[in-house]
Amino acid sequence: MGSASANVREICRAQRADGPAAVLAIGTANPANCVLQDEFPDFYFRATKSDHLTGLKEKFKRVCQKLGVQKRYLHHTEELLSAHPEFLDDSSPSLDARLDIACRKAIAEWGRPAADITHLVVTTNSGAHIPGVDFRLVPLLGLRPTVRRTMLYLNGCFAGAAALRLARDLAENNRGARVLVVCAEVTVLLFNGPEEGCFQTLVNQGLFGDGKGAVIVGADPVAVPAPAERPLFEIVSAAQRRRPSYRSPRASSPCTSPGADTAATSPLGSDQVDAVLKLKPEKLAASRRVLSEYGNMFGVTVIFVLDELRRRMENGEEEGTPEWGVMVAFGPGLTVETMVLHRSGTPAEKKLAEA
Ligand SMILES: CC(C)(COP(=O)(O)OP(=O)(O)OC[C@H]1O[C@@H](n2cnc3c(N)ncnc32)[C@H](O)[C@@H]1OP(=O)(O)O)[C@@H](O)C(=O)NCCC(=O)NCCSC(=O)CC(=O)O
Repeated sequence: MGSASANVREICRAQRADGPAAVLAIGTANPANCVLQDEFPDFYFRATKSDHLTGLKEKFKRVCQKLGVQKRYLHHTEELLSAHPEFLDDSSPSLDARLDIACRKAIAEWGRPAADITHLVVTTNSGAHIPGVDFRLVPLLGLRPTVRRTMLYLNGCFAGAAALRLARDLAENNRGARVLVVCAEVTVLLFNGPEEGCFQTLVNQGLFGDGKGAVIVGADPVAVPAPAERPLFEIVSAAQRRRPSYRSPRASSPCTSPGADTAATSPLGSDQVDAVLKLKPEKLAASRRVLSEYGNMFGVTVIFVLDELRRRMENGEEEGTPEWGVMVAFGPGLTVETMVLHRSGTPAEKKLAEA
């Protein structure tokens, strides 16, 4: 009996990876329709036939200026909204997200066939379907029919961090696993007209943007067959905490952030993290840039921030990409996801590899 249980332990141990899970590739995508924040109030009040609410429109303009966003990408154009007035109706059915571009970019960067993906984790807040987006992605991307799928719906702004946490657990507990994490947001579901007394609607309309992000996570990167896998960020630890006593004074602030010591993508979140930790400006620079260029894309945002950090690393902007970082994502509940990341390929590691 003793030796049988020892065997089981050995079998289980052999199924686990040796090293930490790491982000091996990143892909991002946005719709073509770019909206400048300065022009958005006119579009929004015109498209929702609310131009008569002049006071509210002026207030919205002031709020838009304070959200830290300069532009965003939105699936819904004025033409689309006039052709489909049902989008302004809360009860209309949800839209399917177009995800393939971001996934294909991540898979191309990874350099291996899509059929080598063993697990698929998909998150979205843009509606729920049975079977889900994960099911449709399998033939769309050429994944194996045996790929093990997990769908995370309606996790709000912490969805991306939760998906990465899950991917890390999958990668470290299944030797050779390669997990494709896909986050997709299409915010047209949130699109509704302004109302006096409903401040949250103004924040939602001024803050959120559409985007898709994909990441491949795996442990024990391999060099053969070529191309060699290239870990970008090792996932050193991951945690989730529920804060039932928390009540946001104004709006719940999704903060997302990776790579640089700490970061956040909502203005309120960034500022609060800054105020408490008294960070140097470069620590939140990648997060603030993503917020400014794309708005808050719910769970997708963390993937864009990782991509921005990677871009800074590749451009030799060492200041904005320290060796260790913390990703923080706030979402409904209040729920806080945190992840400690280690940047791979630091100058010291490169020297060691070359020696
Ligand atoms: C809304 C803000 C930009 C306001 O900025 P400031 O506080 O610096 O500016 P301010 O005080 O001058 O406010 C600007 C105008 O908004 C009004 N205002 C502010 N808060 C208000 C409230 N709660 N109710 C009604 N009005 C309010 C002010 O009176 C002022 O109006 P006037 O100009 O007329 O005097 C900020 O609070 C902010 O960034 N909030 C974060 C929002 C956010 O990130 N939410 C995350 C949602 S994501 C999420 O929730 C998803 C998830 O969890 O999964």
